[in-house]
Amino acid sequence: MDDLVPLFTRIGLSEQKAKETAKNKKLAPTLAAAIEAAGFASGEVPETIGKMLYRLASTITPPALPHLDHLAQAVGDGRLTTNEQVDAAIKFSATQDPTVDTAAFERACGIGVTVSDDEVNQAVAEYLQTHHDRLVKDRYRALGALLGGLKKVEALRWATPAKVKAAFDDQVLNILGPKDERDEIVKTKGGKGKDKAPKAVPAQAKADGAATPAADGPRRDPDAIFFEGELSRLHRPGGNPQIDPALMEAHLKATGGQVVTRFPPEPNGFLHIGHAKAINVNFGYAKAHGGVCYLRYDDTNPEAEEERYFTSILEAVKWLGFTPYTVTYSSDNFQRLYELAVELIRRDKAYVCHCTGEEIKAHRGGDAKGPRSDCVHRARPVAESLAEFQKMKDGRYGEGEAVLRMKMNMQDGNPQFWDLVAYRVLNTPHHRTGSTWCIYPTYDYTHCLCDSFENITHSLCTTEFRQSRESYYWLCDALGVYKPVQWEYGRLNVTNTVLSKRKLLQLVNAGLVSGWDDPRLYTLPALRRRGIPPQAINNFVREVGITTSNTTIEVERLDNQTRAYLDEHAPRLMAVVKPLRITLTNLPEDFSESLTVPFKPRTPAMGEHTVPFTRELYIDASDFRLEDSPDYFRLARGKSVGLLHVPHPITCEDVELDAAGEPVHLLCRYENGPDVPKPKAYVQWVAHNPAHGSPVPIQELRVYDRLFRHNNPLDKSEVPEGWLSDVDVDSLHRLTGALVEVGVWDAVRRWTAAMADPVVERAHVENLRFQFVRIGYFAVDKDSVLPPSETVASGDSAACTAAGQLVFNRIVTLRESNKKESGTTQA
Ligand SMILES: Nc1ncnc2c1ncn2[C@@H]1O[C@H](COP(=O)(O)OP(=O)(O)OP(=O)(O)O)[C@@H](O)[C@H]1O
Ligand SMILES: NC(=O)CC[C@H](N)C(=O)O
Repeated sequence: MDDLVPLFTRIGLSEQKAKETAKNKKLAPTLAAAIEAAGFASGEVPETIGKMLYRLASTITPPALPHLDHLAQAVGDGRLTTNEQVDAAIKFSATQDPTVDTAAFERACGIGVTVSDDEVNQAVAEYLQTHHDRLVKDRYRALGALLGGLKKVEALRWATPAKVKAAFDDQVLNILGPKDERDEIVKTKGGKGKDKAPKAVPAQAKADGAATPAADGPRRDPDAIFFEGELSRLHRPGGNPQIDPALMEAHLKATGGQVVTRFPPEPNGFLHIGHAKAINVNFGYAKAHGGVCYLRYDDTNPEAEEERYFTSILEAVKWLGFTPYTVTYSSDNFQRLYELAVELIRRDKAYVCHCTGEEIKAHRGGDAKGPRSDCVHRARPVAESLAEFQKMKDGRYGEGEAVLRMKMNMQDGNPQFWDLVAYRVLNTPHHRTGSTWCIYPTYDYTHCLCDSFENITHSLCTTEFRQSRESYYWLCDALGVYKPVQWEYGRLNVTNTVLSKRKLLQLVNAGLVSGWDDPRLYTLPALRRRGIPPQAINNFVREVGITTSNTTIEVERLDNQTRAYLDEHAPRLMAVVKPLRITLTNLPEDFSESLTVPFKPRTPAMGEHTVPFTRELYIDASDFRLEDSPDYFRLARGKSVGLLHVPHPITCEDVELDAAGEPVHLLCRYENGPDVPKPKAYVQWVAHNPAHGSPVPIQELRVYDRLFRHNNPLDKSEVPEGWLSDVDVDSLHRLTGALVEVGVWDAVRRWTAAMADPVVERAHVENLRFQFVRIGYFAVDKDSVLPPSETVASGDSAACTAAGQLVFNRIVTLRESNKKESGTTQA
């Protein structure tokens, strides 16, 4: 039968499958006969015909065999085109005499029946309506069974299966939205995927999808997270169903098929580390897909908005390294939103309601309050609502006397989907529109419409908006405008802090922190001021991953990302926190040697600087002990230690004490003779010789512990006295008297030279970050005074020291320390 293989490959079977089929004693002759009867003994066979002939030959039953030729002809001339039709034809023929009643045959197989797209959509909609409860309850897990059931729908019997499937998928997406964590497949012990609700992710648990930390293992593509998990299953532009296909056409024309997202903060406070996630999600998803992201100020609440928040938000977004496609304001759309509200009333989908807030709540029903109930205003005539809305706009109602409500739903149990308020009266001037309006649109009314105006493809927000999906989609459809898809991800929190604006304000007002940018806080301005590099924040957010679980991540993970970044990028300098003077007695008074030291070992690109080595110098007091012990390898009377970058060690010969018995001056010998053993330890130091570059005094070294003592200050079981009681009032240590090597000015010079406008860029001193060797990572605080640009550029270190005043923030310790230990151990 091998000679049949070429015939079988011609109908589209693979070589392998054709060989297997040729060996099948029953199937091979039937298929060969069918191909011949269909008129394809030679020549090309169209793909669908090939498939149907195979279906026919492989499923035909003995009673229908006498009709094989006739059936094959019906396939060959394109009358039988689907599996459903071939199956029906076989079934019908099995009951017939050799002579066939053609009309009856065609009726039985749906030949000549066409089902339009509208009919398909309609039938699928009716089917899903009947199974709505099951679909909503079991969500994507129900799809297999529902799709199976769809086959039995008579109206769809002769429809093209691909069209039915497409309509089904679209409508399901419309009802359920994209998959989320409720649809996750949880692996069971046996390793087999099983559908079940996901377990809550415990606080501090490593979130799913966490990337390899930057510090260990090969680095992953930081954008990989946008193509994994649920994000990988989000629709492509054009794939989100609309009530009218023309809306999608217009949308695609406007966007060119690009992904469009938006980051929509309310300008009522400073952004925090959680927003860094939102920024990464929105800007990052768009960028990874070659799309664009808007920064949209969601400014519909004039009471809470202030200019400084607008400015700070844009700065923070840019600081994190993202560029908004355009900066927009919800308020840009106030007129358009108003006109659409009038249209909504005209469509009898909104009404003016005069109930009090209490009454509205009572009508909402729920739990103990009983079922929802309509208020008297719901049924008022359209004309009356139009007139009343006009009165609202004209300022003829006071606050609370009238609201516009959307006729959404008074049956459902979804607390975010009922007759939501669209407009309220507010006699507050708006930051941008002044007193033009005395009615303002609500979030529920504004957000989806602004998304629609901006042609957003993916409206990405946090999970507390999950239940708002229905109202979001309802409003777009009710007004017949383009409808984006909303998808939610989990909020990000970190341990040992609070993020809510209200709580931060309490801390500021109580004087427990110096302001919104106090470096102990986790607002973006605070993190920036502290010197945390934006790259470390982005790496942290991406390492944690983007899932739908709300996560509280150990703040140590941010510290680790900060260290990993600074280890690579921060120039290294020597500094001493508590200077202890040393005289190298065997060197001449005016001894000075210039040592050339790289800013980072084995990294020539970071440059080098000059370190003067002189007879007088300082080490850190913590590197000397009056009482020696065999396991102590730094300096003590009679002991030697190495000075970093200096060729030979020093040995302590004598110690001068102050009145309190504390060492104030060490007399040491520079061991530059032959055969001196290598020291067991090296310490940092700074030279002290006015003629050759004095060390630079640090006005203040600010060392921070965690502001909150407990991981979860808001958790009453951890902090029964309440979160405010958890504040460590002793978490800021201001150290004075520290010294840094004069090379700090070389670093400042390199930094300012790299700035487009050094004077302006002084504002960004937090970018001046250093590793103080053996102490920690430090950034210049904005309270510093930098010398004038010309002085810095002149290279005159003494003049710089005279003109500047340096204040440093400790960004992070060098290593992860035991949490219980005081964070000051390394500085
Ligand atoms: N902790 C968080 N983690 C992730 N995303 C967040 C977090 N907080 C806010 N967002 C998201 O950032 C976007 C803009 O936030 P907006 O300032 O309007 O939120 P918010 O909920 O008022 O924030 P908060 O009250 O915490 O300051 C929204 O999409 C919001 O969902
Ligand atoms: N959908 C959203 O992203 C919500 C943004 C809105 N500004 C809020 O947090 O209230």
